[in-house]
Amino acid sequence: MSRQERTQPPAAPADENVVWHPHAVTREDRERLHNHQGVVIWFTGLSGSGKSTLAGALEQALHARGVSTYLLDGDNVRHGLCRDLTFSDGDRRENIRRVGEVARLMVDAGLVVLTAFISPHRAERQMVRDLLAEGQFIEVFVDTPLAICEARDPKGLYKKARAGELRNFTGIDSVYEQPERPDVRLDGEQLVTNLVSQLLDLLRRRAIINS
Ligand SMILES: Nc1ncnc2c1ncn2[C@@H]1O[C@H](COP(=O)(O)OS(=O)(=O)O)[C@@H](OP(=O)(O)O)[C@H]1O
Ligand SMILES: Nc1ncnc2c1ncn2[C@@H]1O[C@H](COP(=O)(O)OP(=O)(O)O)[C@@H](O)[C@H]1O
Repeated sequence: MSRQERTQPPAAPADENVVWHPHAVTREDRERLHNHQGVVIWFTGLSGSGKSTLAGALEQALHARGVSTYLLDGDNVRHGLCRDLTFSDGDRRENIRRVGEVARLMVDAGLVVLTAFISPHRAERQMVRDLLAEGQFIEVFVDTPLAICEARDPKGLYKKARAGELRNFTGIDSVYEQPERPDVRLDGEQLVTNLVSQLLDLLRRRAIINS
């Protein structure tokens, strides 16, 4: 999908009487103001893999370089926009659909959007990729073995899941489908500073931020 096409409606509304309004100020105009492109950096991985830590550290590094960012974090979004959703497969899908639409709007606003969601299913990650233009969705797989995530267990959730007190927990009794061709695979046991450097290099190579 080209960037031009993305200025068209993303999808048909449920009601045929709803009409799309094109507006004079475009995403390209807003990107010029920000002095960088809008893009989504989509972190996926098990609970405890390091998604929030890495997304937060990268956001700090980008912010310090004058980049306009916004971080959407799974735990936080589930306190508001998605507070009605559980961890059933259907609700996880709806969670990612809503977040994908919000991220798309933020890219349209010209922001560098960082997201930290387990997003365990390939299909729903692909769904978000399909919402965006070519190159606007960067999938970052935080590849940390389950045993390490479980040893970290900062919220005690793995312990609860193993004790049978928490159902549908990702990696225990709910699936995590590893990305087959992520844009980046990070070794989640490396130092956070090294991992952030790898991501900044990628953003420079893709001309999303200036060298
Ligand atoms: N059953 C179950 N499975 C997985 N995770 C659980 C569950 N219950 C609560 N939590 C907490 O919710 C955080 C994951 O929310 P997400 O919105 O990222 O999940 S998903 O993408 O819809 O699968 C996740 O946060 P992270 O540890 O930061 O990934 C957990 O703290
Ligand atoms: N690269 C890393 N090396 C060592 N510990 C890490 C690393 N990244 C995150 N952590 C630690 O692992 C735990 C889980 O990290 P977090 O970012 O909350 O993961 P997630 O958002 O994927 O659940 C935290 O205690 C965090 O400090």
